[in-house]
Amino acid sequence: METVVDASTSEEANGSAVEKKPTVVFVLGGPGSGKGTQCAYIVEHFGFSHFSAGDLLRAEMNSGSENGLMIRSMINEGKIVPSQVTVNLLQQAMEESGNDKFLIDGFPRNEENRAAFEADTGIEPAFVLFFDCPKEEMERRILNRNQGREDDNIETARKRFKVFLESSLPVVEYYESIGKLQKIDAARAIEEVFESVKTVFASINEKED
Ligand SMILES: Nc1ncnc2c1ncn2[C@@H]1O[C@H](COP(=O)(O)OP(=O)(O)O)[C@@H](O)[C@H]1O
Ligand SMILES: Nc1ccn([C@H]2C[C@H](O)[C@@H](COP(=O)(O)OP(=O)(O)O)O2)c(=O)n1
Ligand SMILES: [Mg+2]
Repeated sequence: METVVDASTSEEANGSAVEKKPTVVFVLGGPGSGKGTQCAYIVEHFGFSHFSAGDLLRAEMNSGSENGLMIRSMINEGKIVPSQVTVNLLQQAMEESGNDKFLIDGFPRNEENRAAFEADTGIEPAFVLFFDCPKEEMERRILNRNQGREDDNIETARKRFKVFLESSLPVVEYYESIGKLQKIDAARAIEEVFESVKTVFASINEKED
């Protein structure tokens, strides 16, 4: 009789160890939709490590690395940095964390980001959270953010909204088309949004049990 081997078990039939792939959740939404805010709550409640692609790029930009000037000029123009730079930073952060559950925030922001991550890591997301928020509300939040970000000005924000519509929404639509999208109404109070987020993560945990 044939035995069914679960791909997630730690040994293959010949006894060699098989590494279990990490669990990745992509967190998408327009600039200012509340991705970073909600990720901090998810980390507290569900034991994920949180990596914001934008935060990693800003750290790289300030580190004096050879890519620094290029990253700064792209971010200040609201453009998306070439995928290889961002995917390398994400991979390094994941490897150094020692965790196997990751929230990847603000990534993939375009089709090139999505394909590069999949090609380099072989990982597909378990699901994708999408924070849906009207542009006017995102604009208000960005202009009140007060984190000293050079790109949080009205001119760059408008460029970022345009890039979001043209390049990032198609990725959101792709994940919707393959049934992996968890869309959340982000135009509510932080606690209310998190109630919806909790429901999504709780139902995923149930499926795994
Ligand atoms: N639901 C919310 N209602 C009002 N303000 C919010 C909400 N979520 C986040 N904010 C605020 O809006 C700004 C942008 O949130 P942030 O989490 O940085 O968004 P993102 O990472 O998507 O750009 C921050 O100043 C944050 O405190
Ligand atoms: N995958 C990514 C993520 C961010 N970036 C760059 C371009 C974005 O406008 C900036 C800021 O991204 P970040 O996610 O920090 O911004 P928000 O939190 O959505 O306001 O970083 C990128 O080039 N590629
Ligand atoms: Mg953010």
